[in-house]
Amino acid sequence: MVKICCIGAGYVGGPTMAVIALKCPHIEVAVVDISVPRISAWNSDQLPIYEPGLDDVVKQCRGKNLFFSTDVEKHVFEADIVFVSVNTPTKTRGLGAGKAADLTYWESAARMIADVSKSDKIVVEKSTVPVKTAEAIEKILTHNSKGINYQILSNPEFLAEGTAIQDLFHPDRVLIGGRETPEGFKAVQALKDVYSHWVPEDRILTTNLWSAELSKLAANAFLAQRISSVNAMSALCEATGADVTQVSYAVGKDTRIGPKFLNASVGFGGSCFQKDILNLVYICECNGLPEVAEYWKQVIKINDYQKSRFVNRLVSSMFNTVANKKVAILGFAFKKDTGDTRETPAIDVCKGLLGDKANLSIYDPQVTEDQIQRDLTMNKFDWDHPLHLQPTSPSTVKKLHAAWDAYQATKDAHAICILTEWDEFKTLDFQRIYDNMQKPAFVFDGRNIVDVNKLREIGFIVYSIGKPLDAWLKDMPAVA
Ligand SMILES: NC(=O)c1ccc[n+]([C@@H]2O[C@H](COP(=O)([O-])OP(=O)(O)OC[C@H]3O[C@@H](n4cnc5c(N)ncnc54)[C@H](O)[C@@H]3O)[C@@H](O)[C@H]2O)c1
Ligand SMILES: O=c1ccn([C@@H]2O[C@H](COP(=O)(O)OP(=O)(O)O[C@H]3O[C@H](CO)[C@@H](O)[C@H](O)[C@H]3O)[C@@H](O)[C@H]2O)c(=O)[nH]1
Repeated sequence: MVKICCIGAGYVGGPTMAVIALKCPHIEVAVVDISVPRISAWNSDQLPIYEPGLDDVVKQCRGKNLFFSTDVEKHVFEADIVFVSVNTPTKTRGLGAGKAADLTYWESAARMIADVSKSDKIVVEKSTVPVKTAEAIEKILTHNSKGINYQILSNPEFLAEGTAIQDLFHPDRVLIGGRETPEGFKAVQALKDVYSHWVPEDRILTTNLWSAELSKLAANAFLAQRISSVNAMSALCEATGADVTQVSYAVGKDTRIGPKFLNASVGFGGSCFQKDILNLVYICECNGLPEVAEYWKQVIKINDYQKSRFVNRLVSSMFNTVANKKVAILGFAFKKDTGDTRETPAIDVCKGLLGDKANLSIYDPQVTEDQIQRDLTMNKFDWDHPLHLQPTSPSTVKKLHAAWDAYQATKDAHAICILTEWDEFKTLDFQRIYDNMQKPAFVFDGRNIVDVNKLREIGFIVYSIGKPLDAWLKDMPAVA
């Protein structure tokens, strides 16, 4: 029986391995992690991450051919194929701080593989890593190889959170990069054999190592660039009276451009886009390509601009102060159908409002108050380290509380900010909400999910990203 071990039981390691176990009942899959609470949660009824359909997949295989364990060394020792899906945070200190990927966890995983292995192994990069990481990993492994043959493959993951299981069941493509040697081709074929149990042959792409590594960074940069492009347009729409939804629909009808990923928003979040673009920028700089680095940096600059523009719009509309006003925040996760808050735009928006002394009442169906407190008190990039290594702040934010539903959050509030596009926010009883709010009552929709005309009829003053401005907002000073 082929044995697979995956180091890192996170958002990627957990779901990808669960799907491999489901689709390949003859393969034994062990997912290992240094975090004891994480592994305990994977072995319980309350999985550590919320992802539609995941429970079902895990329940079907756990204890049969899918195992979660903290015994990292034992499972690596036994495995034929070792996936590495550990954190690759942005460096906060030293060379490349604020941009380069911190490969500490990757390197320690590689050293551990070298220490415990007694048989040949295929080592698969699942984490997103800088181009040429495979070369460094290869050096670590072969330097201590004791006659063991290691083949390194790059197999970046393209799943998006909230749709991870569907993305894994029906991927647009699976990408496998390997050495162009007979041993390299053999290793690529071995991994192809795993995926071909459910992925059509023409969707499994094979490339050299460096193309696979770079394709992952490039794909995220292209995706994020689309959002920054439409968000840049949203600012121009507000200034001119155009409607960004109509503009993006018209633009997306061009089959060369396509309709997906053109929703204007308060900004993109998530653990990947910013980190991976910073990483790309750093690689460009290191390769003497400052113009290319500048080009991609702009994607992040526009994203930061969009978040601060939203806060400025809110504060300036409310007589230039939100001090001691209750502002209801609906949604804290970085997108719907996940409890993940990594780099969520809600962090910057809430920090901006707290900076102006607002009282925040936050409701998100999947995010706890404890998590919100951690996010609002943690230093930038600290979130991307294993849980038990994250520094905890001794302070808490006093001017916020978490509400149990949208109605409690909005009661007596002066304004509502919609920051995540949860479906339940689309069907709220806005008349009831309006009746229980301070007047004038404001709605700032950072996801364009409310029916602007209906809310204006109720009496709300409504701002919706990139939509023609409310007469009230037009009279307020311009914001930047
Ligand atoms: N989250 C996504 O949607 C997504 C999608 C594609 C790629 N990626 C990439 O995949 C990688 C993992 O991302 P994630 O979201 O799953 O991160 P995560 O933080 O959810 O999981 C990483 C896990 O690795 C564990 N770990 C770290 N060092 C370890 C070690 N030496 N031994 C054993 N376990 C160790 C941590 O405890 C943690 O549980 C990153 O490189 C990320 O950029 C993420
Ligand atoms: O039209 C859009 C689409 C997305 N977003 C925002 O962009 C962010 C990222 O969304 P999405 O890409 O759907 O989720 P992620 O889980 O971050 O997935 C991205 O990052 C992963 C990690 O690398 C990749 O594997 C995926 O392919 C890539 O889509 C979220 O804040 C979304 O709200 C928009 O504002 N407008």
